[in-house]
Amino acid sequence: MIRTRGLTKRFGPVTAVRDLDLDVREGDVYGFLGANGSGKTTTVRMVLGLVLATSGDIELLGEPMPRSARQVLPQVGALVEGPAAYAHRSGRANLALFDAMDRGGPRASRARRVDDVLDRVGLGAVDDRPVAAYSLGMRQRLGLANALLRGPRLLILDEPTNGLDPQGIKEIRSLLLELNAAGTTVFLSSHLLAEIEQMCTRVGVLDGGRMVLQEQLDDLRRATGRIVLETPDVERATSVLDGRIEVSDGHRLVVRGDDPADLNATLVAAGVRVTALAEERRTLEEVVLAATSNGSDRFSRADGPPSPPGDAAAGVDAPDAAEEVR
Ligand SMILES: Nc1ncnc2c1ncn2[C@@H]1O[C@H](COP(=O)(O)OP(=O)(O)OP(=O)(O)O)[C@@H](O)[C@H]1O
Repeated sequence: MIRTRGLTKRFGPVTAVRDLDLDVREGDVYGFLGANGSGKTTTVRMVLGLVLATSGDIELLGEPMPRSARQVLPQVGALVEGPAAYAHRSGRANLALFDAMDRGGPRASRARRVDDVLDRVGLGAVDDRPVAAYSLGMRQRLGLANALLRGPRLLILDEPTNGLDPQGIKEIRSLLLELNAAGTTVFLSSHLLAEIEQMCTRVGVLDGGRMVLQEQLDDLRRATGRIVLETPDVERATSVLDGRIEVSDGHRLVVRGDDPADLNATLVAAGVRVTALAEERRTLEEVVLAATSNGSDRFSRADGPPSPPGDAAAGVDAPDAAEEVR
């Protein structure tokens, strides 16, 4: 649905995106993850033909961009930073205008289309106050409603949950998953690891304009071939599992093996009490930190100040870095 090859964008001395090979497949909920300033918005803008690439190729729905923009963009719903709207008009009036401008469908069914997308994004009960009086979260929802007007095959959303409260984030997440289940491919950028981890099937990680990782989320989180076990009988367990223990930390042991049931049976047969036992899996946080820790970009705590732009290396502040990549 989106494919780029060697995509590069330079703004004077700044290389915002370098040699990017993006591969978003039909049916994906693709999470494009990166710190502030890592090049997400620039990539989205190039894909949508809003800014010209310095070099490289872009295919959107199988067609070259920006050459095929007129043909392809009607099948794509997009929400890019700071969705535009006429501030003195209501959300409903804005959507009716956008629908008319984009030839969203027959005029007779316009009001129904607009009401339908307002309902979908949770703005169904909104009154006729002007958009100027909307909260940031309401504007974000309105932008999403606009992206949904044409019933797109592909949704491209730059930080779609920006400005939303936790309940709003949950609602938008369910809406996107619902749309995806009904056949819409979803591409969203975010700097929130948890957001990507909770809803995406595939993830691409951008670090200083480069893609450092692009994989199915399930593959990233596959079992490591080790089992984590907790037991009060550490000595006895150690003698039973002679040579298989890789880490021993108090009552917690990490054991080589990929069959927890078999390990449990062995231990129980030897009279070892087991309080917890599970396959070890890496979290997205661990994978992302490993992929970017030697890179040039910044990770910081969720509640810390944003790091300055530029190529300065910054410390990795695990485990809080799990929450947010700035
Ligand atoms: N129009 C522009 N002129 C000059 N530099 C730009 C321009 N747009 C982006 N940049 C630079 O390109 C780099 C990537 O910016 P971009 O906005 O794409 O990152 P981002 O990952 O979307 O960040 P954020 O999460 O803050 O939106 C940054 O260093 C930014 O300062």
